[in-house]
Amino acid sequence: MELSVSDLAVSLGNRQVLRGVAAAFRPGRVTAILGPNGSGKSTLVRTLAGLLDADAGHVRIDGRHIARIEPRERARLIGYLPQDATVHWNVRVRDLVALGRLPHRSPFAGESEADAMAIGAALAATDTFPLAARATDALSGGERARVLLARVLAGEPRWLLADEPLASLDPVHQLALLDQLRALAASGMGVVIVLHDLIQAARAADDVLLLKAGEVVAFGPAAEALTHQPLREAFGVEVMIVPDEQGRLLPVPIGRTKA
Ligand SMILES: Nc1ncnc2c1ncn2[C@@H]1O[C@H](COP(=O)(O)OP(=O)(O)OP(=O)(O)O)[C@@H](O)[C@H]1O
Repeated sequence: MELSVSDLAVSLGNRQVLRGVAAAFRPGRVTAILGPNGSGKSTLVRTLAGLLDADAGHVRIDGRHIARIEPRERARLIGYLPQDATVHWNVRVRDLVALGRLPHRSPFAGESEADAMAIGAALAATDTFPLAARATDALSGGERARVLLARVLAGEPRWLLADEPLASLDPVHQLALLDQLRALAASGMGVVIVLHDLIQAARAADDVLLLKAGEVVAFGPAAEALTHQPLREAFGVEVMIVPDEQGRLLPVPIGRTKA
C-alpha cells in the first residue's frame, strides 16, 4: 500500500509553497522529511494526510486519489500527528486516547474488546500507561505529546504521518519514540516523520526526503541522501560523516558552507 505524490504543487494564501514534488513512500519503512525552516515540510505532510488541496498533482494511496476516499476510511488509513498539537477538552488521558478509535466504531457503539486492546497497546507504546487516569490539562508538554501520539496509534492506521514528533521530548523519550517508530514500520506500517536533527534522521530513517524552498533536493535511502552534497544543497551546511557503533553513517554538522 504505497503512498505517493506526483508533480505536486501546493499554495498557501497566494504563495506557492510546494512545486514539482514527486515521491513514493513505502510501507514498512521510516521516511524522514528534512529541510530548512519554511521549506514546506509541514505543508507536504498535511497534503499527504489529505488536509490540503493541491493546485496540481495528486496524492495517491495504493493508486487511489486521496481526495476521493471518504473521511472515515481515510482516517483508518492515515494517522496524522500535527506539529504543536493541542487538546481542546480537559478529558482523562485514556478517554482522549480512546478517541483515536472513532474511525473504527459504529455510531453510539460502546468500546469493543478490539478497541480496548488497541488503546492499551497505544498507551504501552508511548509509555503513557501511568498517565491513563490523569487529566490532560495537568500534563507536561512532553507527556501531552506522547498522549497525542497514543491517540493516533490507537487508530491503528496503515500510515503514520507525524510532524516533528520529537520536538518536546526529553532524550530518553526521543530515543524510545524513534525505536517505537522503527518497530511500527517493522510491523508493516508506513511511517513518515518530519525531523530537524540530521543524526536522529540517520539513526531512525530508512529513507530521507530533503526539501528546499518547496522542491525536492534528494529522495532515497538515508545513507545516500544524508551525505555531503545533498546536505550542502538543502541546508548550506558542511558535515563530518561519522560511523556509529552499528556502522550507520551519521552526518554531524560542522559549519556553514562558504559562499
Ligand atoms: N497560511 C499561510 N499562508 C501563506 N503562507 C504560509 C501559510 N502557512 C505557511 N506559510 C508559508 O509556507 C512556507 C512553508 O511552511 P511550512 O510550515 O510547510 O514549512 P516547514 O518546512 O514545515 O517549516 P518549519 O521547519 O519552520 O516548521 C513558509 O514559507 C511559510 O511561511
